[in-house]
Amino acid sequence: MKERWDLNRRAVRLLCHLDRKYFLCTLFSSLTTAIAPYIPIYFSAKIIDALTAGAGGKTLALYAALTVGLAALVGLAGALLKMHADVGEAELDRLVDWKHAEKAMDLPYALIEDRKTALLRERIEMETQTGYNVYYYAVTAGGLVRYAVQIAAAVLLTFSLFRPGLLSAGAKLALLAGIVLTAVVSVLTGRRYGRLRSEFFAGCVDDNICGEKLYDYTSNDSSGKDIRLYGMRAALLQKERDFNENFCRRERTMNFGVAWMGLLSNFVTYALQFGVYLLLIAAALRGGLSVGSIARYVSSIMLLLAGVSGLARTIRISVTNEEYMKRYLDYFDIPNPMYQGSLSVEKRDDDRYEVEFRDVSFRYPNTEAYALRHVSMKFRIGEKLAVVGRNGSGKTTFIKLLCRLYDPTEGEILLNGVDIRKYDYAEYQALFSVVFQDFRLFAFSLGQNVTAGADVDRARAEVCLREAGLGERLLRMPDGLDTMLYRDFDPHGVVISGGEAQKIAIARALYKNAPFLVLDEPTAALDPVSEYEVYRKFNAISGGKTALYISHRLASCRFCDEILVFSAGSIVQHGAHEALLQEKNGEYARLWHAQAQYYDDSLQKKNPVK
Ligand SMILES: Nc1ncnc2c1ncn2[C@@H]1O[C@H](COP(=O)(O)OP(=O)(O)OP(=O)(O)O)[C@@H](O)[C@H]1O
Repeated sequence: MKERWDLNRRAVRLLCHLDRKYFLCTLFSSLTTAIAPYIPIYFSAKIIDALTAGAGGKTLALYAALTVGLAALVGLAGALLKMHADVGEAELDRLVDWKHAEKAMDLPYALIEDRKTALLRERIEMETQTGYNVYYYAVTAGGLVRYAVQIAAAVLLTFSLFRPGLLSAGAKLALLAGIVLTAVVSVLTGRRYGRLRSEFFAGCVDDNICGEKLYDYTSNDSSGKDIRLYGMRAALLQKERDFNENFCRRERTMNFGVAWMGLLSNFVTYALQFGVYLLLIAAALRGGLSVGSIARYVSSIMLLLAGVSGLARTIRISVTNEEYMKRYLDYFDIPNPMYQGSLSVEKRDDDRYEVEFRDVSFRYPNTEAYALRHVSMKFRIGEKLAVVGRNGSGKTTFIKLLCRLYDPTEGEILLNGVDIRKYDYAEYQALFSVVFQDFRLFAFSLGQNVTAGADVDRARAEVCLREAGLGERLLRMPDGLDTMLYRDFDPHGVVISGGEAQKIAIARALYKNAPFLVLDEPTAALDPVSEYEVYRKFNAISGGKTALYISHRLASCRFCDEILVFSAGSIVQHGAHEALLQEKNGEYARLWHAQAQYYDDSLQKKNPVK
């Protein structure tokens, strides 16, 4: 109970923190909705009774004016409040989306690909789209006020019916039983409804993620090429059909259940209405009721029943929303252990940092196989290091651990003799400029892509672009650094080639000007001249920085001081190019000769490629 109290208190506090005005507008708008129907009920009865009593035109006109005037006043206030509440709700929606985006970027990187986290996030998003949200607390509060007022007003208008002599004791009991029955049916149908929805979301969330991925495949331009050229249309449509079938089957089950619930509560409502009519007709036949009061009692009893049902339903839905809110807060409470360190990274003018991997092993989350095994090495500071090895040997994983996208499963990584987990995360990551193989540019301006932010130091951005080999292309950009890349946000954006994108990514790394420069296959998409230029300028580009360079083009490793050779997750050799070549049976010599023969005609003739 305490847990539920704490949860709800926190959610309401969160809502008030997000938008207090919305909360109040929703509350008072519900109040006007509750009051509005009683104005005509009350005054219509007065008018009918005045008419039957032969009252004068003045009295009747006064009643009519009061009916219309009060209804208009309450209606106008309600409309204004509702308008503010609707605007507030739309703004809250945006704010919640914004919070989701912020949270997604604050999650530990390892959790981005974690299935459990993805399912939790997807479920929250699905439920949010169907109406559950933090602002449901305001709707609930509004609902409680509305139905409480509705019930109170209906009780006031109905109370006189319980005067002695109007209804028999049995009739009074039957009326009370009807009210209790309405509440019970509403609670039961509401609970069933909540369970049906919960089962639906739990069963569909997985398919929904797959469906979204599939939609992305079918509509994005890079997969579009493969789909067309490899005739993958049928296979993708089949998958889409499978996901849709499951989704529709579950939706059908839920909707059938909901329809049955609706039918049951309608049946009970109509049966009760019929009972109310019978009771009142009996009372009227006994002669104790005026014509006006019959109309008033019928309407107010109906509103009383609707109020009881609405109150029970609101309480029930608020319980389902509470379950949603628990998931929501659980997601937003996921801690980021990466942020635990608080040590400041020593600022060194000479950029002389020392990194050591000490018996590091690593498994990706939720996998059995080790991607790295007992890796121990020290950087020779300020030097150029090449990392080579066959596909899947652990090179990129090594870099990801180095810049702390993941923490080692075993062993430790030290910066200047201190475990990197002890450092402030942002400060530690500021030490690295990395261009990953699967780097990503964004549909922002060229300048923003280079500076990775809103503030663009234009002169420095241009220097970095020229150093990365994009100088000539920059001159042809229609708006220079302000040219928008891609067409996602701007129909006039410039679509750049893969090699040009890689150069911009290199320029971004140079602009960051961090002490460690890490390039993972930096020239894979470059033409031979650009590739040559990157190698030629590599020393100048990296300056006094510690540079790590992953490449499958072994000729490019020659200019590095030290080469690390990875095989099956371990460093099997390290040393300078010439020394490594001397180890005839070593992995490096094997990789080198396998590649060299494609460039050497004499080797090709001796050992033709089959
Ligand atoms: N996100 C991940 N989740 C699970 N396993 C992964 C993940 N990324 C890589 N692996 C696995 O870790 C191993 C090492 O991958 P890594 O990307 O480090 O290799 P690599 O040497 O950089 O390969 P390549 O030369 O092809 O780029 C591979 O077996 C790969 O399947």
